[in-house]
Amino acid sequence: MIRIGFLEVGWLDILDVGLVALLLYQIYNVVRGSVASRVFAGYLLVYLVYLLVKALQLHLLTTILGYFISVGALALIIIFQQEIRRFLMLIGKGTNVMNNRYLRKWLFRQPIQPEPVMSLRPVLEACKILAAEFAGGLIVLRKNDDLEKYAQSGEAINATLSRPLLLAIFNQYSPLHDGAVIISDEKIRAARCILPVSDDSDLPTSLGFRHRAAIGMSEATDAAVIAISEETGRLSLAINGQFHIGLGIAELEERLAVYLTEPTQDKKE
Ligand SMILES: Nc1ncnc2c1ncn2[C@@H]1O[C@H](COP(=O)(O)OP(=O)(O)OP(=O)(O)O)[C@@H](O)[C@H]1O
Repeated sequence: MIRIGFLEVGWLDILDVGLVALLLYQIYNVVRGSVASRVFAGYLLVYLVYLLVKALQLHLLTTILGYFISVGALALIIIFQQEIRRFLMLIGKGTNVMNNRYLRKWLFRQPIQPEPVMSLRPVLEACKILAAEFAGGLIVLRKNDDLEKYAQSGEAINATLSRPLLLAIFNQYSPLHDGAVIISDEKIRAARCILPVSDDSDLPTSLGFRHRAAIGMSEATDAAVIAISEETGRLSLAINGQFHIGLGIAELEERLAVYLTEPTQDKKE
């Protein structure tokens, strides 16, 4: 127990204040830069005024602000839908036990299998050709998270992964070239898939929907997503919400090989 003037501060109080500070910091990180951050600041200000008038025992104003705050809490949930979803997804992703193979082994008594190393050769060769031809493409490489929901938004393929098949899919005359291809366990699971688009307002406005979809998918799952720009022929890679633009084939290969074989980690905001 520590005494500061008339205040008695216990270890639990310090823990409590620390946790609230951490929570506020995480909320700030999620809403930073968005219009919602201004709404949040406004709401916080009204709440502080409410606490002040309550302490000063201004009953009428306290009652009015009290109503405003309780209705405002509901309004905040509606206004912050996207941010709350992102925040919960962040927590859900970080605590997904199924992503941890050591925990899986301990829980289900399974022997630790070496992480499957997908042969990246067909993907890299196809990317190289698509980039050189300014053909455009969006390729999702599954790591641990289940991508079934996204695969079902497109056409099921379930064929062995190969460079000619990838090139055929992304050929501009192919009916499957729009949308994303999902690759899992050396198989092309589906093509023409619709991916979630990132609503991160910090992204450069020059990035179109293909690139935003790559980032959005990497925010929602632990998949690695390659975007090949039709406009510039640039290769980009999205991993855990981080976007690497304009990679060469060697760097793309290295980043993919490292990421797909390392154990899943929490996403960095
Ligand atoms: N949410 C999405 N899911 C899957 N594919 C998408 C999605 N949004 C866009 N695409 C694909 O990206 C293509 C190009 O979209 P857009 O021109 O907006 O992207 P871009 O980022 O500017 O890419 P590019 O540099 O290739 O033009 C679309 O025709 C579509 O095939």
